[in-house]
Amino acid sequence: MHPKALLDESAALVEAVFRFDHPADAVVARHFRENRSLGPRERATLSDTVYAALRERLKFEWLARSGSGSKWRRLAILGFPGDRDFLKSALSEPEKVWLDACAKVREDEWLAPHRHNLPEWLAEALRAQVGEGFDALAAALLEPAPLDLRVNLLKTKREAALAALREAGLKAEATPHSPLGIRLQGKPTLAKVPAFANGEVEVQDEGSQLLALLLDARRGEMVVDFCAGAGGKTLAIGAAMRNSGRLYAFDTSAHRLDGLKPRLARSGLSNVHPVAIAHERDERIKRLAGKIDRVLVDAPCSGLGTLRRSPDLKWRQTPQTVAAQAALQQAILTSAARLLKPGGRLVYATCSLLVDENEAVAEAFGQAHPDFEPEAVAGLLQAAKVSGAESLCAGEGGRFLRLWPHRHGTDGFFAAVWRKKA
Ligand SMILES: C[S@@+](CC[C@H](N)C(=O)[O-])C[C@H]1O[C@@H](n2cnc3c(N)ncnc32)[C@H](O)[C@@H]1O
Repeated sequence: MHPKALLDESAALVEAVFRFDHPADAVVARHFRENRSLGPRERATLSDTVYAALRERLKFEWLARSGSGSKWRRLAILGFPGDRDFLKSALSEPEKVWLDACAKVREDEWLAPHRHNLPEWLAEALRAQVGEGFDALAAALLEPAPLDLRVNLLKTKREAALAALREAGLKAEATPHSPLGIRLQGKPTLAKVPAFANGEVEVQDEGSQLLALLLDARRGEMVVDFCAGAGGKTLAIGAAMRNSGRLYAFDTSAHRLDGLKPRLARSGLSNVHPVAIAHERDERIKRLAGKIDRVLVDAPCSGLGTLRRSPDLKWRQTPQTVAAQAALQQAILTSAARLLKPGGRLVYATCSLLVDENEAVAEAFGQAHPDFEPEAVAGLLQAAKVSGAESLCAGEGGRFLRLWPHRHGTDGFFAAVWRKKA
């Protein structure tokens, strides 16, 4: 595609995404579906431009106060990746002059919001938690996430999977904490890589792998993944159960559960039972009350721990949406807890960084449920052979899992664990 046409299309896509009425990945995917002739390089340019504009919105908007053309075009120019000569061949003379002037703005001229690119309410909430670590956290949230894989122990071992991936020409290393994790360099397309196509490895962030390890589901047990979505954690739990017992994958979104099907087929699992529920108090859940060994509540949340992948969330969430999520999290956790049999394990997890969705929900649940005994996450991770377990935890005695992108290189995750008293 001619550079001018590609820049025009990038500007139109930036405008569509900045309406914030749908998730950015859905808007971009729809654009690609409606424009099937776009090649892989053009798709990469369009999506890199949009994601750069979302990540560095405050800085780009500040720069875009000067210049000419529509605001969306200016944001697209600032976010356009790759070769500057290619970009410049799409620009007018005044635009070239403006772009050069933008490149000359010195670091010390930026105000704090232009560096951290977070809405003020969120910056404040994070500063209150990490103090001096705030700049490092903000910088980490602006980086793209690495591509992590989980080894499917039903089919292979980590060393063999590493060898198979390297054989396929990929740069692969073991992840530092999860005993099942592999980190790839770059963003290779996996569809044709044999180890992926035949289910030996599955895409899953290292932090997300740790949540499944915390549940520690065993052979022959009855287990519920209460908010299973497209089953990232379901697959890990099913493999830990060695494809035995019964694993219910609940979710209120039948559409998301549909995404689990092709992954299940690759994984070789046959112990998973996806169930679309109407809400957390669904009749079908009541029938299982008191019968389940382990329940994972990977609750719907603001997703603010995943800003490396979904930077639009920082502009789509507000203190009001967070408060609504926290109320729903409490309701789901309370309902899910009814499933457990005496001695059973309950894991509550989010991919949020905010206390309101994490410690506050866990503490309120604990106070209202004296029949649930808190279990320290640090000891459970050690038992699951997770390296550096204590460094991944917070709270007294390593009570909570607290993963941070700037400290652990994972998405932001939280988890709390309880044992239902006998
Ligand atoms: C964080 S996502 C789950 C991600 C998934 N566990 C994974 O590893 O890929 C939260 C999920 O909760 C689901 N959800 C929302 N409200 C729910 C409810 N009341 N009961 C059960 N699931 C719910 C959403 O549809 C969403 O798929």
